[in-house]
Amino acid sequence: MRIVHSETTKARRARTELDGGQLVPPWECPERVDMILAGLRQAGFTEVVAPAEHGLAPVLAVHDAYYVEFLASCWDDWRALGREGEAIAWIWPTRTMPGRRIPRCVDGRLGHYALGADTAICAGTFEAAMASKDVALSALAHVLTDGGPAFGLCRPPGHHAAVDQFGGYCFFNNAAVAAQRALESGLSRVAILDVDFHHGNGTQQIFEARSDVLFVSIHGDPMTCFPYFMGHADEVGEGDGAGYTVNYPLPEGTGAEVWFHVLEAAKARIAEAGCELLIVSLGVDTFEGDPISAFRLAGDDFLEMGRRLAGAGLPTLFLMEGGYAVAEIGTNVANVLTGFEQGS
Ligand SMILES: NCCCNCCCCCS
Ligand SMILES: [Zn+2]
Repeated sequence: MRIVHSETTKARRARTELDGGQLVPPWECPERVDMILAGLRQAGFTEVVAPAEHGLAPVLAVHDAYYVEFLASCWDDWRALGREGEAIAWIWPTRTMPGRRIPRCVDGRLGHYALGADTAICAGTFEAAMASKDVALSALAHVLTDGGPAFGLCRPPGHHAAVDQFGGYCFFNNAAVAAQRALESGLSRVAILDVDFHHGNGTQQIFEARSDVLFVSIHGDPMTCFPYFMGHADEVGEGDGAGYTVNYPLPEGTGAEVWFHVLEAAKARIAEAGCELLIVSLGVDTFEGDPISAFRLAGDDFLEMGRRLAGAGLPTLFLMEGGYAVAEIGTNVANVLTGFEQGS
């Protein structure tokens, strides 16, 4: 199992997140990276390599150029207004507005590009997001050249980032950037299996009209769970992509037995689609102790998750997404990778 990590993923050190009507320390904190590295080391994954720099082209193959430029300039624009706090959206083009133009003011541009108010932009955000997608692309390169499995310790995560939208702690969609690069390298179809507790709305949006990426997600029912407005079972893809989006929304409180039963259905869908690569959006916020999620997987269930994912029998790239029980995140991630090796 090749492990790819960059210390620059910790460059984003946001101080605030709007949560429950208060500004609190962000759940998606840089300490997650250190805890995952410690857990991996403890489990025997001691060979950790740094990524190569892959530049902006792979990002622009997935994301809108104006959006990327917004992410690069937002913090400086915000600070130029003399603002002391971090850049947080507070107004959006709502359902009752045409919203056809992108405002020039940074507040209007934040509202145009932000999914929600949970993700502040601060110094180091763009730099960390660039490092995170480099981690994903270098881990992918290992899988494509060596066939062996790889884990990209991506941070910030990516699966909530759409073509021109950030949020849910995500800025560049690392899994989408990797899938696009894999297709450009000659593969004909890639599966992205999102096992994070939260629906990968960004990944779905990016590929919903395409049949060369099969997007499959198992997640908390959006009727009661973030991102709330996407991730229903009747979202199946559009046009050429019809049938290549598969959502399995599950009720809060779902435990291992049901979750694994659904995983087998997801694997069957992937098998019948003739995919040549499996990218796993690995969020471990399905953990029973996760502070902002509502499934009930135990630590050992992540071993079983890894074993079952190996059973898909595909070249596999794991990319880090969510997981906010910081004390246990390292063990939970290491368990998935250990289980995968056991099942291979
Ligand atoms: N009350 C917690 C705020 C949740 N904010 C969105 C959750 C994003 C999860 C990313 S995997
Ligand atoms: Zn999540």
